[in-house]
Amino acid sequence: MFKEELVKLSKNLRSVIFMLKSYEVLRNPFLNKGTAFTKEEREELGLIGILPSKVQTLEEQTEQAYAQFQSKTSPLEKRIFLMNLFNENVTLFYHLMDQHVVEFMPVVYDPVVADSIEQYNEIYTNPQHAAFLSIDHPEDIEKTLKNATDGRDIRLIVVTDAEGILGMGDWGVNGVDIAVGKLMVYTAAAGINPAQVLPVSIDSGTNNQKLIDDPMYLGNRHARVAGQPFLDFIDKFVEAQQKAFPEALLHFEDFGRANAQVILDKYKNEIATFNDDIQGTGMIVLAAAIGAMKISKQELKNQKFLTFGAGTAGMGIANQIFTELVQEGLTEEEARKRFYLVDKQGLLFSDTPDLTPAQKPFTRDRSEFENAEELTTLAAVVKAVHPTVMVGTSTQPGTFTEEIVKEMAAHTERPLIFPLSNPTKLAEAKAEDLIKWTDGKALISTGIPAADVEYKGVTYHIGQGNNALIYPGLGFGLVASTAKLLTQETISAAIHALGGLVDANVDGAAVLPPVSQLTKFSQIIAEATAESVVAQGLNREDIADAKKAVADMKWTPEY
Ligand SMILES: NC(=O)c1ccc[n+]([C@@H]2O[C@H](COP(=O)([O-])OP(=O)(O)OC[C@H]3O[C@@H](n4cnc5c(N)ncnc54)[C@H](O)[C@@H]3O)[C@@H](O)[C@H]2O)c1
Ligand SMILES: O=C(O)C[C@H](O)C(=O)O
Ligand SMILES: [Mn+2]
Repeated sequence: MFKEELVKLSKNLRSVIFMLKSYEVLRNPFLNKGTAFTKEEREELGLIGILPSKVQTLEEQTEQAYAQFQSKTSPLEKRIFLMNLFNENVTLFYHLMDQHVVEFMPVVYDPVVADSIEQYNEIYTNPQHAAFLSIDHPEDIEKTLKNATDGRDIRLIVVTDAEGILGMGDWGVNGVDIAVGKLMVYTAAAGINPAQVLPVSIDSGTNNQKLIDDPMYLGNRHARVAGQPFLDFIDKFVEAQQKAFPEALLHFEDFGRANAQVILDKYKNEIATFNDDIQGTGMIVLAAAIGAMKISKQELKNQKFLTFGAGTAGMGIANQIFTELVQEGLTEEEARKRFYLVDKQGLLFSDTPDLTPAQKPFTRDRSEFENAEELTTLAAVVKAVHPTVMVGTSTQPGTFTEEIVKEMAAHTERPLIFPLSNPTKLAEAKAEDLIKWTDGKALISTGIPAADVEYKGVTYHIGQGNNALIYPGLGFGLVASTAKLLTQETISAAIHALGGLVDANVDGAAVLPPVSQLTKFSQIIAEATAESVVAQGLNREDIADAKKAVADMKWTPEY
């Protein structure tokens, strides 16, 4: 009797294990091929009879998925469809995205990711392999990183505490979607293996009362932990991350203004890391300005830069351009005098209250202006300064008004006007208005994708001044070259690989290459980055050929 029971039990156990194994494959999006599993694979994996009989090709699956995508009516429904596809079959997701990168970027990433973050609790789906770290449980950090990666060899992490999501402020645990979206762009643009990346949410609470009051909110329901206790937690996270994934690049995203630069300054000379809002944005805007100079045949060092919204991104941009001006031969004193920072207080002077550490080196002296006390609005400052470059990172929609833009354009032949605030609803201006108000003279770059503008018989192409046009190539180049650190030299190499990739002689030329070329120019950036790392001897592993290292690392979405 006992023997029979034992035989029956072991048979049941074997069939349970066998079934688990087969369902495990179907449920593992990194392994799943769905209806593309061949007859032999189905035999070997125990999938006979648990898939419809037809064996599809990846192309057939892709066509089918695209038709389903197109059948979704709202951008958010399209995004939910794509996220579910990602959770089911990663190869199919990226094969599809590769074929429609221009159409999919705004859905997977900015601006639709903003809607997804705002409605995260209502539409919560499987978290795309994200790791959720809670400031209330530092003892769980190591366990969380292990659980979320299940032994995968992680080479790239995007981490956010969601205190400064785009221009929308504090979104607590919902902000994990920005890390998910950024990583999807990394793979689509540069080809980082999706099995080698990890999105991380640091849930340190939220000051967003809407979320605290929402019974469906999924994060820590208390005020955001700030100051040293928060920074101590970041230290614990970085220590655990370095121990678990010593070869991983750490990309910080959408941290609050008070912490972003502090964290970057602490770690930039210790580990392979960068802050996308500070450095990534500084890089893409300088690349856009270089492209603009090529079109207008002007020199960067002769420009006057006005930053509207001198925060994380605004100061990242100012510092990157400042470094370039010094490299072009200006003294630091001469270079600093090219900048005018406008923030909530108006034009920032050395005695303006509540200056951030980053703003202080770029403040002006009241003695430079007869009407200094009147310079409390953007309009007044534009009138007094006559900037030739105006960058918007203010989160304040529509603030580049017709009056302000026309005043600027009256004093410079080809004004550079970059309304960079995201998402769409926060942009300082629309491209079509800027073209109209400057009679086609403005050289424009917008944070969100902008359609071509037809004006007086010319088609104006608008370069997207979004860090997604440079961080994938930069990050992939750092990972492929096993970089120990990111230096200014490498940052400059990446910028100059992208800057100037414009067709200056075409009427209406864009200041940056189009997103349709994203994979192509991301590879150029990655190669320049990797070559710079190796030239500085900052590679952990021996690399004989940097370009080959990039090519060998590139993942392609094929079964
Ligand atoms: N295009 C890109 O690649 C890119 C990259 C990073 C950030 N951004 C966008 O830039 C914006 C700012 O992002 P951040 O991370 O720098 O945020 P931040 O909070 O660090 O900076 C915003 C700054 O704008 C200032 N500001 C707010 N209201 C203002 C007003 N009425 N007048 C003048 N200044 C005002 C704030 O005081 C702050 O200094 C966001 O919309 C973000 O999406 C775009
Ligand atoms: O996320 C983006 O679209 C760009 C940038 O990182 C931002 O915070 O706006
Ligand atoms: Mn950001």
